[in-house]
Amino acid sequence: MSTHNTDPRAELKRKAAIEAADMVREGMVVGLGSGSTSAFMIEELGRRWAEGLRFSAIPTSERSAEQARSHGIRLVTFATHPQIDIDIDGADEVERGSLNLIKGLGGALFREKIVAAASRKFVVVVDDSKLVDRLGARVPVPVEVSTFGWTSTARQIEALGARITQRLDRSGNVFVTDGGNMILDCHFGEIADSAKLQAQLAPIVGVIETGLFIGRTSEVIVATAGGLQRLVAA
Ligand SMILES: O=C[C@H](O)[C@H](O)[C@H](O)COP(=O)(O)O
Repeated sequence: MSTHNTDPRAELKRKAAIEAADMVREGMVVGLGSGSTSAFMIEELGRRWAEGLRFSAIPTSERSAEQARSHGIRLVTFATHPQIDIDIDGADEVERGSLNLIKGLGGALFREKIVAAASRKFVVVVDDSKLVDRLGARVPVPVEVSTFGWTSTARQIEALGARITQRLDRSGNVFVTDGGNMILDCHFGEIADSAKLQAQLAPIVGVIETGLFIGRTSEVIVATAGGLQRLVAA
């Protein structure tokens, strides 16, 4: 099924995603991101797979795995492929200059960060609405936490200045990640020092991973109404 549509934002995401998919070469190990932009990228890689391009892929979510499988793309694991050549993923916010990110509004941040950390090149694909001067301007920081003792974990995050909402799914039930954990959406407002915040959140017992991706981005492909831009970290 084609995901082409007439939504102008979706069309921008699709263009950026296709540009990123073009970076995949024969024989590469590829990290497959999650979310609507990554879905366009996987669709494009599926098209290229059908044309004969052969690569191995590690998906960052069950949903991306399912989509890749539906195209026949070869999925592998870290056990046999510990080093990823290129990881292509979306983001919820990209900070101009630093290219630090907030990710995880779709709930896949933990696996996404593991895959990004194991990749030689981490390419982020967004439309220009995701670019911000300071992270936290528009979206909360998703933090994946253990369900056991989560209220205690939440209190410690609140002490860092966050207003917390527990992530729910579309049916109003507690959202459960692919890893069986839950997500706290932590509203900090504009974050002056995202590296410091990451360093404060990471050691809190019960925090599994945060959606702050600091110093990991190799390149961002941004789709604008005027065309594609490529940003590299300053
Ligand atoms: O958990 C979800 C991921 O971090 C997504 O990559 C992120 O939310 C961006 O999603 P989308 O491409 O749908 O805007």
